[in-house]
Amino acid sequence: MANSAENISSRPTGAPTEGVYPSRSDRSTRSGPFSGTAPRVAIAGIGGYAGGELARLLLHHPRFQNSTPTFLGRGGETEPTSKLYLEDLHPQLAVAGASRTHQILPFTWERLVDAGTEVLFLATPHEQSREWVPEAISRGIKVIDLSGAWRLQHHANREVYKLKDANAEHAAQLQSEAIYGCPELHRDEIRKARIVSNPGCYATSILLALAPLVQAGFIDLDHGIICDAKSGVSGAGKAPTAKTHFMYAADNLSAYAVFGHRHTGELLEQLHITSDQIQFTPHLLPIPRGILSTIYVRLKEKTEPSTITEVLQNFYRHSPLVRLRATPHLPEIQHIVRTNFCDLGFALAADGKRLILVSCLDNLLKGASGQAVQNLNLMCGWNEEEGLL
Ligand SMILES: NC(=O)C1=CN([C@@H]2O[C@H](COP(=O)(O)OP(=O)(O)OC[C@H]3O[C@@H](n4cnc5c(N)ncnc54)[C@H](OP(=O)(O)O)[C@@H]3O)[C@@H](O)[C@H]2O)C=CC1
Ligand SMILES: CC(=O)N[C@@H](CCC(=O)OP(=O)(O)O)C(=O)O
Repeated sequence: MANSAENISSRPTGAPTEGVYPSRSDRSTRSGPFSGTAPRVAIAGIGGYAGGELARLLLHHPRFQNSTPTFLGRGGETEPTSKLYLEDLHPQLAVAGASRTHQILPFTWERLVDAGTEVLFLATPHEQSREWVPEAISRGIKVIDLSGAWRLQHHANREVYKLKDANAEHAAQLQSEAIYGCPELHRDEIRKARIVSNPGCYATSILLALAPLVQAGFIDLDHGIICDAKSGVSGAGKAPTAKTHFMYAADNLSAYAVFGHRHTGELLEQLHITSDQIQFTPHLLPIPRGILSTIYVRLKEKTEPSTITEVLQNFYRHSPLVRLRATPHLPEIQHIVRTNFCDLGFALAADGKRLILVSCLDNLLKGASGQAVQNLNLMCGWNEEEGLL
C-alpha cells in the first residue's frame, strides 16, 4: 500500500508550501483569437496516452477535416531509417481499408516552422514542456501545454517540479502570462492567450465541483475541505512503474502522495485558499481511466438543496461540457469514460450544512486532451464544445 508522499507515476509529486495567490484578471495577453479557418496545429508527445487522444479528437474535429495536424515524436535531427505512422503507435486510430497516411516525424523547430505551425500542443513531460514553451513563443507559435510545467504562478508551489529555466527572467515573464486552461473558470483569458497551461486531471475534477460554491462564499473554509479522489491507472502515463504494474494495481485500491500531491498547488491558487483549508488525497483505482472525486465541505449557513442546485446551474449555464446530475443521482465513472464531460452531483445532509459533492471525468479527456481541444476552440473563436460532443 502506498502512503505519505509516495508517487505512483515517474512524475514528481510534493506538497505546495504557499497558499494564496492574487486574482489574475489583469494578466491576460494582447493577442486575439484566430479568424475563420483552422490554424496549423502540431502535437508533440504523440506516442503517449494524451497525445493519442489529442490525435483522435483532432482527426475527427469538423474544423480540421482539410488540415491534418503535424504529429511529432521525440526530437532528432536525422531522419529515422524506417517511417513510423500514427497507426503504428495507436492502432485504434487505423481506418478500415485506408493506407497508413499520418506519419510521425521527429520533433525539430525547423519542421514546425516549415509546416507553418500556429498552435503547438505539448503532451510531453513537465521538464520538456518547460524548455520548449519559450522557444515556441519566440517563434510566434502559441502553445497549449498539457503538463504541469506552467500551471502554477507561485514559485513555492512550483518548486515540487524542480524545473530549470535557461533564462529565468524570460521564463518568469512568460509564466505570468500563462493562462490556467480551465475554460469554465478562465474562458475570456484563454481566448486571447499565447500560453495555455492545461490543468491537472485531479485538479479539474475538484475545481469544477468547488469553484461555484467557494466563489459564492457558501463554504466554511475554516472548517476545512476534504477531497478524496480516485483515478484510473492511465493518469500515470504509459511508462510502467512498480505501482502501475498489473500485479500491484489490479484488485487493489491504494492512497498515495498523502499531504503531498502536486495538484494541491493548483487547488490553492485557483480557489484562492490556504493549505490549511483543504486536504486532498489521491487514490489509484484498478481501472484504465476515469476519476471520481468525493468532496466533503461544511456550509456557513443552513442551506436548501435547491439553493445549491441553483448556484451550480447558474455557474455552468454557459458550460456545455459540465453536466449536473439531478439530486439524488450522483455521477459515476461509467457515465463519463471516453467522454469530454465533467459530471457533478451533490447530497446535502438534513442539517442543511454538511454537503458532499461528487465529480467525475475521464482523466485523458476532460482531464487532459479534451480540455486542451476545448481551449483550442476558444483560442480559435469557435464554440468550445466543437468536436467534443
Ligand atoms: N495521463 C493523464 O491522465 C494526464 C496527463 N497529463 C500530462 O500530459 C502530459 C502527457 O501525459 P501522458 O500522455 O499521460 O504521458 P505518457 O508518458 O503516456 O506520454 C508522454 C509522451 O512524451 C514523450 N516524451 C517523453 N520524453 C520526451 C522528451 N524528452 N521529448 C519529447 N517527447 C518526450 C513520450 O515519447 P515516447 O513515446 O517516445 O516515449 C510520450 O510520447 C504529461 O505532462 C502529463 O503530466 C495531464 C493530465 C492528465
Ligand atoms: C494516477 C496518477 O498517477 N495520476 C497522476 C496525475 C495525472 C495528471 O493530471 O497529470 P499531471 O499533473 O502530471 O499533468 C499522478 O498522480 O501523478
